[in-house]
Amino acid sequence: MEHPTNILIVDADQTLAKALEQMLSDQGHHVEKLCTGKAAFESLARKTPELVILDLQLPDTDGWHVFEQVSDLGDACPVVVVTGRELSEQAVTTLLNGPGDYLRKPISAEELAAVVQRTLENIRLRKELACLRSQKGGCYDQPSIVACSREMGQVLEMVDKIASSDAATVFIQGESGTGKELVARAIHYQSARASQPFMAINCAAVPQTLLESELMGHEKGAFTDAKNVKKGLFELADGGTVFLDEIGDMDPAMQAKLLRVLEERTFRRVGGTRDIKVDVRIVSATNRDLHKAMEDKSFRPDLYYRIGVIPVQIPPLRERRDDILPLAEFFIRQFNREFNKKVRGISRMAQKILLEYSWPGNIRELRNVIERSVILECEEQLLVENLPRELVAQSVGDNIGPLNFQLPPEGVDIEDIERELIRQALEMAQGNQTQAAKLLRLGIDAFRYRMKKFGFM
Ligand SMILES: Nc1ncnc2c1ncn2[C@@H]1O[C@H](COP(=O)(O)OP(=O)(O)OP(=O)(O)O)[C@@H](O)[C@H]1O
Repeated sequence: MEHPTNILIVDADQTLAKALEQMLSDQGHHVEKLCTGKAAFESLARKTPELVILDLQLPDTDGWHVFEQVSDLGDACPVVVVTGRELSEQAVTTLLNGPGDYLRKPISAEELAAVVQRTLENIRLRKELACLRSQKGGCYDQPSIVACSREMGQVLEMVDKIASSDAATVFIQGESGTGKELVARAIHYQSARASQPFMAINCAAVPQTLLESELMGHEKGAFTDAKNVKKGLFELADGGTVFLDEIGDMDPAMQAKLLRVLEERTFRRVGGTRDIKVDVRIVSATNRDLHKAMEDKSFRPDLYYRIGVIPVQIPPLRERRDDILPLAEFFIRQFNREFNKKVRGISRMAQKILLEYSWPGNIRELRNVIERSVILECEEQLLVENLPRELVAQSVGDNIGPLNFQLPPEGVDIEDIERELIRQALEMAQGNQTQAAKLLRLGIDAFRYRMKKFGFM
């Protein structure tokens, strides 16, 4: 289930309502069950549910009054109406024109649950559509692709040019988690193809034996499991964009077939005899070095030259440090909204650690770190102790490591270094001695002993 839905059941028939409540709660939804119009009005005044199941025969109120109040919420709250009464044609039309449904009693809890399921699926699709529309309408400019560094600015300029050119193929290269799929989507949604589908597939995640049928579809009976004709992504995305992620992992036989699609814009479904022509832009991406793959003969040079006509290189996060804090703030805002938190910023020391860390997993890793910190740990501000230990350890390690510390010719007093480390650890841990001791891999007693020795307590 994508996310639990808040459902309000208003029904005087307790047997039906109870059975339905049980079923929906078992599916993980939040259900409130009421049996009078008065209780329904009070509940609606407090909060807006995402779905209402309403019996029109209520003991104290005409159910239509409740219906009218809920319909004022429009598409935001569909109503599934249940009634034992014969309704006028006009009433039925009103019900069917709304975002909900209408059912005549007697009806079993199972039948009702099936209708609720369908309505929930409608809600989900509507939300998805609204989200896609908002993405198309500009969510892919600054607010969604954070790009404050010069390097990402150049990538976005490239995206603009490619989007307006309708070049047939685009090749995006970058380490894992650098935002290749996000850039591919931006190209699609800024292009004239935006109203047509964007279809993505990870070529490494699909067994190679199935990849051909995923991309090109299959005819009925093409293989044992092919019980029906199936369209592949190229057909489904006709007029739009197909994003082939991890193309470097595609096996040679499939590479040859893809080459034909790129050259002739036609293909055959698996088991088919008819050429199918499509108009799709193919954006491919990989985090592998395709030059090396060509040298060891695992990637076809002719395919490489076809897909690589317009290359876009996305630099790793460690090479565009100006993006780190804006991205972290962006994710804090995103997770504040998602988890109803109120984190307002990042402490100075935590910023320093985020800036110094090498981010081998790039933006995906940064996103995960912020998500974890926002959910699990931080209150008002994201502090050093909210960050995973390995991040903090690497930052401290880098500062005192052999690369950054050079013994001066006149030598040093080792106790001065020790004192400085104790001071920095305390600062970084914002005075928390247990955390500070951990940063220096010391037990708390050994740490306190040194604090005393160097006059910190
Ligand atoms: N510039 C950015 N601004 C905002 N979010 C970003 C940015 N770049 C990447 N992200 C987010 O980081 C995550 C990883 O991005 P994405 O999946 O596009 O990376 P990828 O390079 O395609 O990864 P992989 O190689 O593993 O498929 C996603 O949640 C994406 O939304």
